[in-house]
Amino acid sequence: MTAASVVVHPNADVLAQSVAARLATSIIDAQAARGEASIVLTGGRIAKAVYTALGASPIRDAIDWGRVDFWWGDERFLPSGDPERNETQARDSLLDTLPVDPARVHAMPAPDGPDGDDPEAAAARYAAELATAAGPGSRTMPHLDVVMLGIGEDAHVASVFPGHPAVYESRDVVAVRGAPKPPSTRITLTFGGINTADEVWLIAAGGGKADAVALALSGSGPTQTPAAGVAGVAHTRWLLDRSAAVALPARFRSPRR
Ligand SMILES: O=C1O[C@H](COP(=O)(O)O)[C@@H](O)[C@H](O)[C@H]1O
Repeated sequence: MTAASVVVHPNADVLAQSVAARLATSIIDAQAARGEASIVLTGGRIAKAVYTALGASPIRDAIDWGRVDFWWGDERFLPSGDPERNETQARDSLLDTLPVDPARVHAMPAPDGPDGDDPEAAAARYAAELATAAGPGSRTMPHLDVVMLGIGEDAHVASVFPGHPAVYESRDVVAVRGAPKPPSTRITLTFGGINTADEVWLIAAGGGKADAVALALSGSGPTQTPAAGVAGVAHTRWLLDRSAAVALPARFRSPRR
C-alpha cells in the first residue's frame, strides 16, 4: 500500500472546488495517457457539492466527456430516479449537464431493473459488467483512475459499514442488507474492488467526520473503521476541510492548519 497524503482546505466550499479541479485534471491526464478515463463516483453531501462545482467550472470544457467511464462505489437499492439514489444525485448535479456517452454511465442496478428486488443478483450483475469492462483475462475489475469516497460519521466508506459482512468479503461487489444508515439495502464495491484503483480519494467535510478521519489515520483496523481499509495503488488522498481535520494525528498536521 502507498503512503497517504492529507490536504486540508479552509471550508467545505473550497474543498468542493478543489476536488472538482483535481478530478478534472485527473480525467484530462488519464485521457492524455490512455485515451480515456474511468472514474468511480460516490454519494453524500460533499460529493454533490463537488459535482455541482465541476459542472459550473469552465474546466469542464477541457474534457472529452464521451471518453469517460463513470462507475459507482455504492448505491442505495432504491427505484430508478429516487432522489436518494447516488445515481440520481450525480445525474442531477453533473452528468445530465454533460455530453457523456450513456453507454459509459454504469449505474448500479435498481429494484425496478432486470433482477427486480434481488440485491444479490443486482450486485452480481454489476460485478459482471465490471469484469466485461476489464476485458479478457483473469482481471475482474477494469482500470480505474480514481475512486472517490465520502466517509460516514461511523467511518463507513461506500456502503462498507463497521462490522458488517462486507468488510470480510473477497468478492469485488456485494449486496448489503441491514445497513445502519437508511436505506438498509444497498450495493457496494468492497475493499478488494476499491483498492484496484490508481488513486483513492477520501473526501470529508464537517466536524461530524472528524473522529472517523482521525481513527482511520491512527492505525485503527478496517473491520471497525472501514475508511482505514481503502488505498489506491499509486496514491491515497485524504481531502478534508478544516472541521473534518480537527482531530488529525500530529504527523498529518502542518504548521499552517
Ligand atoms: O450513504 C452514504 O453515505 C456516505 C457519506 O454521506 P455524507 O452525506 O455523510 O457525506 C456516502 O459516501 C455513500 O456513498 C453513501 O451511500
